[in-house]
Amino acid sequence: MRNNRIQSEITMMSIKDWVLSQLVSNSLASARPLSGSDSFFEGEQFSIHGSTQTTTTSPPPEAAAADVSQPLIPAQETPHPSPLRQATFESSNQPRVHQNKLNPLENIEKLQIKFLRVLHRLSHSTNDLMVAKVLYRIHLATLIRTQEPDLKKVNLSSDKAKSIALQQETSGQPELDFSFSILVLGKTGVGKSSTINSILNEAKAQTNAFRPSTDRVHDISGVVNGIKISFIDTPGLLPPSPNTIGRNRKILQKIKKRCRKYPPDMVLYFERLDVINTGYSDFPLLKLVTEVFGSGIWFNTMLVMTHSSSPLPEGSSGYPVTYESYLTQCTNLLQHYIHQAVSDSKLDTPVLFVENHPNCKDKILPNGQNWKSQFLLSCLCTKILSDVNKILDFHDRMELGIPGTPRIPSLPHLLSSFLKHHISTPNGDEIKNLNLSLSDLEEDEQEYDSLPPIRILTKTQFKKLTNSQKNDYLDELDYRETLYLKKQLKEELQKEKKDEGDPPEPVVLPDMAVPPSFDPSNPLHRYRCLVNSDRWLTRPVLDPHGWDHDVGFDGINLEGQTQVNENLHTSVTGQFSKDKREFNVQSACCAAYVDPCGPTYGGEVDVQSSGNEMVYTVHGNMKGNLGRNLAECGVSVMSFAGNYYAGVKVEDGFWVGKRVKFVVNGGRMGGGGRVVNGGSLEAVVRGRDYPVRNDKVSLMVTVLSMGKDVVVGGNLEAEFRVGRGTNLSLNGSLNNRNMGQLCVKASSSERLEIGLIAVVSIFRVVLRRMGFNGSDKDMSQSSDIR
Ligand SMILES: Nc1nc2c(ncn2[C@@H]2O[C@H](COP(=O)(O)OP(=O)(O)OP(=O)(O)O)[C@@H](O)[C@H]2O)c(=O)[nH]1
Ligand SMILES: [Mg+2]
Repeated sequence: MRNNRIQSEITMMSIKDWVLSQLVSNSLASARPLSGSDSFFEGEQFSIHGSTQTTTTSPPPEAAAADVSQPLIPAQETPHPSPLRQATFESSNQPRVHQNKLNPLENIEKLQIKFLRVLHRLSHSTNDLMVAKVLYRIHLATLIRTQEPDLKKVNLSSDKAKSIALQQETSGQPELDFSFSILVLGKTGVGKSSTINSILNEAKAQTNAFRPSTDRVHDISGVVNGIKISFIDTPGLLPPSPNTIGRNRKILQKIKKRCRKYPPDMVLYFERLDVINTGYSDFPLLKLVTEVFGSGIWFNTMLVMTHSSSPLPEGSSGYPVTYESYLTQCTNLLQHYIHQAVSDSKLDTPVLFVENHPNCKDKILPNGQNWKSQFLLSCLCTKILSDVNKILDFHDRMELGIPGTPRIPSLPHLLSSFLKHHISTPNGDEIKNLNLSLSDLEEDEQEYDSLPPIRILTKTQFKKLTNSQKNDYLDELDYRETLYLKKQLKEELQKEKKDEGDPPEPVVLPDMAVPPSFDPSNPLHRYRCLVNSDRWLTRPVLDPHGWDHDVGFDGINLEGQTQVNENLHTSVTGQFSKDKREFNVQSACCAAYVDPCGPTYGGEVDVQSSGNEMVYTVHGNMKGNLGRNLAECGVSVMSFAGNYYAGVKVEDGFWVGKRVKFVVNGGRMGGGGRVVNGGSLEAVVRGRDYPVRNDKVSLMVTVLSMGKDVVVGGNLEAEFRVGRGTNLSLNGSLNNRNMGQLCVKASSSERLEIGLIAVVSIFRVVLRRMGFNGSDKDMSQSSDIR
């Protein structure tokens, strides 16, 4: 499907967010809509915003962990596989961030300082990958919510926070006020209570090697490195069987009741690493937990594997397996069953490995990892991220998948994609776009034909040449290559003209990806797809992450086109996919009528699914030549969730000479009581040898205004050959909010120096990232060495 189409994730953003999202693709707020959208505790109907929060009576002292009944919306899966979950509970003995009237930036700065102080206490460096991710997300989240004048402050705040945290830790003032609460869940005897004792460094919870020991849901808290940790210890679930299901459900209902009153910050689901691999039979338990709490629980859960330094079992081949591969194997197995329980294969549950045996010295696992330190770090990061979300009031975004939340499309997005959207017309368009005519290429062809023959040197002959001779020789080859490519292009264009109307030759499509279940012993047995003169092309679509692997393919792709008559051309493209939960469709039907002595008219109907809603869009375009100008105008009407959004645009493109092209356009889009206006001016200068050599410089200025917000942005793109075999491409953008991006790409098959420059600049960027002083003016830098 075309890029410029409004994809199903119709972004629900304001103009400021839209501007940011142009720069930051991996944002906290861009988490995917939740598929496990059931509420953790169904039936809870509280407002999620601080202003309307309900405070319950003070908790009993032992339940200091939580005091606010908070709706438990499922947190998002983070874009990275890491334990950086956005927990959805609110802890009581934390200062209530919503009620704090401080500006969100000050709040976030305080939280960042707290985070850095706790890290310091746990002796974790800020260079740790998980920590860096949390800091990065704090930074991104802050940028997204920052008011313009505060932007500079945000960039400075990271270093400032580090020095304040260090100073506070040295002086011990003010006292650190940080705590979190954890719910433990799992079968009896897996080591829930033992883990609580290990973390709190004290035998506070009862354990038993022979009988179920915890018989009620109760709170156990303690202080570790000045952090108050409250656990909700729970009776273990019994091995699943028809006889135990009732009792297990009762235990879970009790836990649910307790959590309703005092919601924990995160959940830990326990398993034993030493027995998990011997045929996993606890899937019914995972299903039951999901049934009682809703699938949302898994978005807040970390898996804990106890007995992590027990002797490893033999691998299936009879040979011992390595520790790391055993961990991976068990993690994957459990993750697989959780996916099945939630019916979402994208969920990535973080895993913690634990060893509670008293002989486990210094809490070190066989792989050298200090499990307790890792455990505390993961909980810390989870808690901090959830607090950041609360301060920045991101709940509305996190709730996208929850039915009932009204979704409003982003008008700036709609307008900018509408301005870029063109209805394609058959034949000739490409040549017109290139502004090339066969006669232009004629000259070059003659020049090529009149060249004297050249003798191609062997490697040894070439080595014997002097440096300047070598250069001359390579320059000559390069010159001839360019002329040859132009000649080829001309031949292709001529062929295209001649073949117009002839049926296309059959082509074999590249091999398709096949489902993992399709594993023929004979490699010659493959799915093949042949395109012949048929007008319709249908191909199955494989979703490698799809969970329905017994079928494998869960979608179908359809393309078709018809030349109704000389002037009328229609085409249909679409992709449909379906699994047990959802049906997705993205399709476009286009028709273009070329009036032989006038303009070209185009119409398009797009149908797309977006979550449970459908998006219908109708486009109408008209374009025609006015002298040297190619003018176009268009209208668009979109219907989404009962609202209509309509837009109009005009565009004009014209050439100055053969190499300079200007395109100017403007449009307006309105709907849902909002209106956005925008336009752009683009100038493109092409190199002499375009398109066989890709040299070009383009400069574009865009303006978008919605209400009082006006964003003016500039974008410069340049691509040119610096010499033989060396290409440089520059891409920079900057807007009136002082946000921008610079991307430099150099590719060379010859020059080692360029490789060195790239290595040095990558090294500098890495160093700077490690120090975490990312500047929004230089958010990406890349180099590509061939
Ligand atoms: N070797 C080893 N033994 C462990 C580990 N974790 C727990 N145990 C032992 O396993 C037994 C059961 O542990 P508990 O902590 O009582 O298990 P539980 O999950 O709380 O059990 P219930 O309270 O019945 O739900 C105890 O004898 C622990 O010493 C571990 O990581 N390694
Ligand atoms: Mg116990």
